[in-house]
Amino acid sequence: MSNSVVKLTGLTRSFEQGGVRIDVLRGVDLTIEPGEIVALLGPSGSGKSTMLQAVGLLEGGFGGKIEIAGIDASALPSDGRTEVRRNHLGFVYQFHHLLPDFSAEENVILPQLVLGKPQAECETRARELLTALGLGHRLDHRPSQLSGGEQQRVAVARALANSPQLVLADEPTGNLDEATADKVFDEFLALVRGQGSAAIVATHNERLAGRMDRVLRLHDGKLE
Ligand SMILES: Nc1ncnc2c1ncn2[C@@H]1O[C@H](COP(=O)(O)OP(=O)(O)OP(=O)(O)O)[C@@H](O)[C@H]1O
Repeated sequence: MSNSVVKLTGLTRSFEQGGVRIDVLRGVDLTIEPGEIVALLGPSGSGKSTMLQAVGLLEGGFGGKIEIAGIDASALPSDGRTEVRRNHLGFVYQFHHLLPDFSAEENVILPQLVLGKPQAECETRARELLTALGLGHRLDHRPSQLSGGEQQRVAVARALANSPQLVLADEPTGNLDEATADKVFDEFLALVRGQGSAAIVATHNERLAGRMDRVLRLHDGKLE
């Protein structure tokens, strides 16, 4: 058994649209080691989000093999995939997807409660992460009472709350102005590195990509 965090073998995905078949992923092979932070670049429509959905076990319809933390997830039924996702993965999207009726702190507590951690421990972890992201004074604010950069920081804290082995980020700062994006991205990288998680970050931004350990490029359905 390998101890890599991600191992993709011959990953394929096609879509039918109006009777026309598009082969988006045409045999992607990839291995990511623990703690490795990888940028995923490629033009619009090249399949970056599709690839993250595969690794995130969010959708079916993929060909090939998807191993996460040594587990052959492509062979698991839906509840087994959910368990792998909860135990090993954290997600950050371009738009924060925070729960609007919950405070910043509660949004970071919830994914920990799902894993059955004691409430007090969840609160301590949420405060520690939010404070590290400069939001110690915003714990009780709801998403609508936060700026775009603050919302995205809460989304980062939520993704890291359970110290996942792998963080999947799809344009995590794509919705922010350049200066804020740079700051939030630096904080994100520092936290991910600090806790030793691996990450795959899909982005159009070559400058951000240059700060990661390795750069992957999707082209014609394969990784260059
Ligand atoms: N559910 C779907 N049904 C049909 N086609 C789809 C579906 N999802 C994605 N596609 C197609 O697959 C291709 C890859 O989409 P994907 O969102 O993965 O690209 P991307 O590289 O993330 O693009 P962007 O940088 O613009 O976000 C696109 O041509 C898209 O139209």
